[in-house]
Amino acid sequence: MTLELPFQRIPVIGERFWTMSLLFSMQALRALVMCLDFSVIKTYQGNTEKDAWDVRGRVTTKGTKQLAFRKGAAVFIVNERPNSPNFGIDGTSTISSTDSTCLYDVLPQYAVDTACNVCFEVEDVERAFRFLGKQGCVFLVPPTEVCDDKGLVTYSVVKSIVGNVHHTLIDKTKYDGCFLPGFQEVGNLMNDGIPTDKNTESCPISHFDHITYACPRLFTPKVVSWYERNFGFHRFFIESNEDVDEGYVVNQDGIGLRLTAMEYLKASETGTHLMFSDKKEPDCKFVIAESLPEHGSNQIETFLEQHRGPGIQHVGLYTEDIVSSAQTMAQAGVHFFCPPPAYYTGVAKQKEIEGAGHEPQVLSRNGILLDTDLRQTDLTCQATDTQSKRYLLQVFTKPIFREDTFFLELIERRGASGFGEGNIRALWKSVQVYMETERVVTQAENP
Ligand SMILES: O=C(O)C(=O)Cc1ccc(O)cc1
Ligand SMILES: [Fe+2]
Repeated sequence: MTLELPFQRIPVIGERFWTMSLLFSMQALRALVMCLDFSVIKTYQGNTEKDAWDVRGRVTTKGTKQLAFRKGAAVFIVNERPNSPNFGIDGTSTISSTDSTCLYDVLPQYAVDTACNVCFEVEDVERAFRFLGKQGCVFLVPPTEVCDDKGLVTYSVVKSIVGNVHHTLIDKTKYDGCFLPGFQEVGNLMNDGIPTDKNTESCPISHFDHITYACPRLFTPKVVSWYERNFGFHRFFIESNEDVDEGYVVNQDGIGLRLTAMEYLKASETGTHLMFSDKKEPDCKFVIAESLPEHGSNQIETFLEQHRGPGIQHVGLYTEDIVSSAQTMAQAGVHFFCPPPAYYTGVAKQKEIEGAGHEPQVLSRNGILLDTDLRQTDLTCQATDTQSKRYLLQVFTKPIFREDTFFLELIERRGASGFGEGNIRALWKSVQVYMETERVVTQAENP
């Protein structure tokens, strides 16, 4: 059976984008801006420099604000959260909670700060709408056109089956302006303490590497099949001997995690598989995380509780230089998870880090994890020592919202396309330690 692929491309680095729409408060907005070291572009050059923007904003007819931040090809759209006091660029906005003119998205009514939209660029919004409609998908916004003197954008919003996550499907090939209609240069956005003129080279994030969902137990197969049937995603194995049905299970040392990964291969239609290519192909990857039973309180269950349902747990941002990016973010006040102290002191890990050309002390100071990916799935080449050494470096921020929900990850891939088991364990343990500490502090504050 051939599956109709209604999408020309999902994320394509450089010229196309894959956006996230986040809904949150001013406090969390500050956290995001600090985290990612956005700079505000003060002059809008129009067509000639249509990519020359980092922060853009618009105000809907009812006064709701939307801000768009870009780092490389990664675009975050921040929607003002209704009924949130003191929110707004200037902190004085009066907010309508029922604003249906929130373009490129719906304005989600959600109880807590949340990242709830992943936008896919599609070839033909109308065709995608018809195809997905026949597949039984529920649309929140039917195909809708918006335009200004720079052209026309068509978009539509479809619900996913993962909690409050929805997908904006967008075609902006007929649009020549900067970002999207209605978005303007944002003036003194960060006029109270957040620097506006940063050297962005110090935080060279180029695109979204993956998005991880936190889901309830046994929900994963439904999610995978939904994305396979509707969006043409394919399973990929985090580990070569991973069980198709079980996924990648980490079930020891108090860790009880099931991970299942899928991707949309930009080149899948032509059969070109770019696995282990050193080119930074921005294939869209989703990871679904669920916890195993009998593991007590853990980060996935905490997410589900505090977020009030499944959703986006974290976003992996690809960086060319993880050390520089992490240092820049730390200087801006971002808090990262620290792996257990023993992580860097083992002789084997030290050798592994040095073998990859890094200094253990530097990685340790910045909480950066390193894993070697030993998979050899490219059957056309023999595994030699150098070919088999593919590295993955990762560092995770603490949750950026008030609740212990959404966080960001920096990832630098040196040929490794999957996720390192050592890193997954270290992340799990550091989050557990953080949650335990938080619980003790909270209990001490509210006995
Ligand atoms: O390693 C990664 O970046 C992942 O995305 C896998 C993952 C997902 C969820 C967890 O709670 C821990 C690890
Ligand atoms: Fe991740």
